[in-house]
Amino acid sequence: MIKNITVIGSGVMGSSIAQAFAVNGYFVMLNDVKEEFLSKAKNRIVENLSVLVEEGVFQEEDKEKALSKINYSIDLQAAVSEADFIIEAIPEVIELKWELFQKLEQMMKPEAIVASNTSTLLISRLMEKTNFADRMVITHFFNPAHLVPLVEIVKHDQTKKEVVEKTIDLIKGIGKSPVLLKKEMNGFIANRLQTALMREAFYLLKEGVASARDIDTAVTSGPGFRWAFTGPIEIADFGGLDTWERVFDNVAPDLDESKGAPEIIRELAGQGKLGTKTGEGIFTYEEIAALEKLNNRDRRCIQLQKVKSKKNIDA
Ligand SMILES: NC(=O)c1ccc[n+]([C@@H]2O[C@H](COP(=O)([O-])OP(=O)(O)OC[C@H]3O[C@@H](n4cnc5c(N)ncnc54)[C@H](O)[C@@H]3O)[C@@H](O)[C@H]2O)c1
Repeated sequence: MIKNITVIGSGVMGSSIAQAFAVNGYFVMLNDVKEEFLSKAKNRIVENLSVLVEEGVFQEEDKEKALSKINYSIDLQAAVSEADFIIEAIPEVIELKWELFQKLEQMMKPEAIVASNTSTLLISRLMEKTNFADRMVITHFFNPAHLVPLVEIVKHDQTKKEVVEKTIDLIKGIGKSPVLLKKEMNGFIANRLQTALMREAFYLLKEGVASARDIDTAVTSGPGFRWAFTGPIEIADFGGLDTWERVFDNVAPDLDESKGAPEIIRELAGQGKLGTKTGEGIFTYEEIAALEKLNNRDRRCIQLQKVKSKKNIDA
């Protein structure tokens, strides 16, 4: 039975994943390499929970209860020794992940399940330097992980069936929507779809077809408005397959086919303009406005979640 969760890496994803488990009653150990990163994570979790209280999802006492479930440690051995399920959310650098897995192999309980939150690395590659592929999975949460329901699950050829089943049950148990990939695929499902759309969005921006704001509105007020309830495959059925046959034949030959990051992203990233975290990216953000924007994004996700669960539309 899975009771103790350890999350390694307390950044954007790790802190949010830790919170998602804690609000569902799990004991969580959050680990990072420096105390200051852990206190930053704690502040982020308090802020996230406060928004949930403001939105009426939780009472103040639920917030305190969730906070009391999370322990913080920079001692990896202490953080993983009792863990039933370990999720790593350290940076997307294969050498760092390999080094961590080699340490875990020596430190964790023999029956502990290990999950990676990698967004782009193949599980076969992750397991090249260690011998616990039989109890390894990828659980790819989406940002903000405490709010977005999707968790993509990828198994290794050697992952035991019961490990996959336990992982799916665990993820469902914290109110998430797991999707199991039938085979390894770079970018999994959701990031492939998202990247395909973003490639085209940045192409339209480069071509001067519309402003950045208008391109975003064309998504949030158009297809994105219904995507929370109807996926692209069913949308083809709804629109009529004869219509979509023509749309594909007419539009697909003109779509962007570039194989790397859009120039503007590379250029701005090279200048240290990374978006909300530095105050400037494609758009500019005042410090307060960036925090407020993040909280607003969370509030809207909470409201959408309320609509989705009330109507049981996905059932
Ligand atoms: N940010 C996203 O939107 C997103 C979404 C889905 C998946 N992911 C994936 O999740 C993982 C984490 O991404 P993030 O955005 O949270 O990164 P982040 O940079 O915000 O956080 C990473 C944290 O890991 C810590 N860390 C580094 N090495 C460590 C070690 N050896 N032991 C313990 N802690 C260590 C860092 O100090 C940092 O606090 C990556 O694999 C990323 O690809 C990110």
